[in-house]
Amino acid sequence: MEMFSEQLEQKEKEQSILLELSTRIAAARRREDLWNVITDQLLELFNSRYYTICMLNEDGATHTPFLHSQESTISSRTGETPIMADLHPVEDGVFNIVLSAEGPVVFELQKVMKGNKVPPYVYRWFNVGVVEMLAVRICNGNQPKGLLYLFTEKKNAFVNVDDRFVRAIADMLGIGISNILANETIERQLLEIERFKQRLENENRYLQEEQGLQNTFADIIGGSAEIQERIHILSRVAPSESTVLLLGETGTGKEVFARAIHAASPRKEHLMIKVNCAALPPNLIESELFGHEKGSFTGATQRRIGKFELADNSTLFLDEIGELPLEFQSKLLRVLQEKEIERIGGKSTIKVNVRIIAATNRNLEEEVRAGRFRSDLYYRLHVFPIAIPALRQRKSDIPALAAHFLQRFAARSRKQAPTISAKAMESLVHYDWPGNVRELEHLMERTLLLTTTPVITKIPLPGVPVSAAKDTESTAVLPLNLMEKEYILKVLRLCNGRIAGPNGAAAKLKLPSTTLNSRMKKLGIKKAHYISSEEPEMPQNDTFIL
Ligand SMILES: Nc1ncnc2c1ncn2[C@@H]1O[C@H](COP(=O)(O)OP(=O)(O)OP(=O)(O)O)[C@@H](O)[C@H]1O
Repeated sequence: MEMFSEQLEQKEKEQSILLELSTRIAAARRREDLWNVITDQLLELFNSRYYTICMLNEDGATHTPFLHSQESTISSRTGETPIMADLHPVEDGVFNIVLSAEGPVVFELQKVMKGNKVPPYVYRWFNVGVVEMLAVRICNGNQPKGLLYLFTEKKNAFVNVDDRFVRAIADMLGIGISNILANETIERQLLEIERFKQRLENENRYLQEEQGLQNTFADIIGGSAEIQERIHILSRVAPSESTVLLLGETGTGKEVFARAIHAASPRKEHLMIKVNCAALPPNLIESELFGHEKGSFTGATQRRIGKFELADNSTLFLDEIGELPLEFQSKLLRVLQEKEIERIGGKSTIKVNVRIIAATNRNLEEEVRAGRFRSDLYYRLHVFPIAIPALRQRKSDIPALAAHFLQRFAARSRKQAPTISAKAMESLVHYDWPGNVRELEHLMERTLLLTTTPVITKIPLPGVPVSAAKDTESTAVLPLNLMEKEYILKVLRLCNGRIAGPNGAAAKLKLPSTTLNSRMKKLGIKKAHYISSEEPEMPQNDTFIL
């Protein structure tokens, strides 16, 4: 009778412990929560000093410690820690035995040490004074997932341990551990979402900047016949699906035209995507254009959507296409032909509907001849080539462009835009503009910063015969040949570019036209320097030069 009531008391005690443990284990969200439960209650409950929980790895052949006693609390006689964070084989003569046993298994370490297969961790626990070890499998559902090991420095410490009680606790641990693992996965995913959010914000910023850059044919400044004719023909090509190849020196406005073509196309609701082929390191071009899957190469920590995919149903502007490395040109050609891409490391192809506008300041025909550009890609892009003339070939656009930029920059700093004196404007018109409209744009920005008066009388043109720009009182001295060049140019412009004949420059200068011609050659004066409507110096064959 007394024994029965003792048993009952023991049962009730166990049940209340189980209840308390199950509440604490169920509430554990992180490893440290579980660690606290085990260290506060479990060790004492089973007369143990240390513990380890080892979980099976996905490969099913190895196991790894998941949680264990704090290493600093383990008094090691050898200086070695028994906890090893690395992989251990399942078939180590201990783990596999316990994993297939339903109940707990108690090992005397002395005996295990005498066996022919001693797992290194048993050896190490033995070395810190552990005498016995109890191990029980931890299941999730009915699936064995790992083991709980309890270690003691006393003999027969586990004699009175009730198998069912240990199993019940191991089952609870199974639930607690799967909660913790799920929570860790969620935390990892939240971190990943945070990183994605960051990337999306960056991309969004890029897209907003791009949106700010949208412009139409109406925004293109230029009343010259050269620009008006190009606007006319490109606005007819824009609604089609045709590939357009924009040719022209740097800064002539190729991108401005590309954006206007896109804005006049049925794809205008989507953003035009731009890729500057010259700005990309050769090893990143493929990933930038076609994207990559996570882990497809070192550093590919996230999946990346390429510019081709971003430009689906829109326009892809391939700027500086002449700079594309030869090795990559064939890949681009294949994509243009097949209209499908494959992300690096991807297993399937993705159909894309992209209209291509390409631009280059190189002479692509020459590049093809020199073997630097594939002829098949050249012909693929050469569907509708059009040359944007250099600024010196349409000097009549300079006043309007200069005023436009002054107004834009003045508005930005909430200033009244100054005007440009006739003399200063003359200096602008005379200048050669190797950097074209971009150079004019930057010069106007600089000039505005230096200007405090409502009229600009001086413009800081770079290293140029500044005769027209400088004050009449200026004492600056020009080399004679430059002075001569400027003067001849002035007369040529006065004569509308005519050299010979009664109204030609030679007659005005009282020189035979042959002499004037040879002087001009010597001074490097070209027709483009004094005639504003000169044809562009671009590949002329079948380019649509108007
Ligand atoms: N006709 C124009 N009207 C107004 N702004 C222009 C015009 N042409 C060019 N610009 C401006 O000049 C600058 C250079 O133009 P853009 O970038 O289009 O030249 P690009 O030919 O594409 O140059 P690159 O070959 O160096 O890429 C830009 O800031 C652009 O806004």
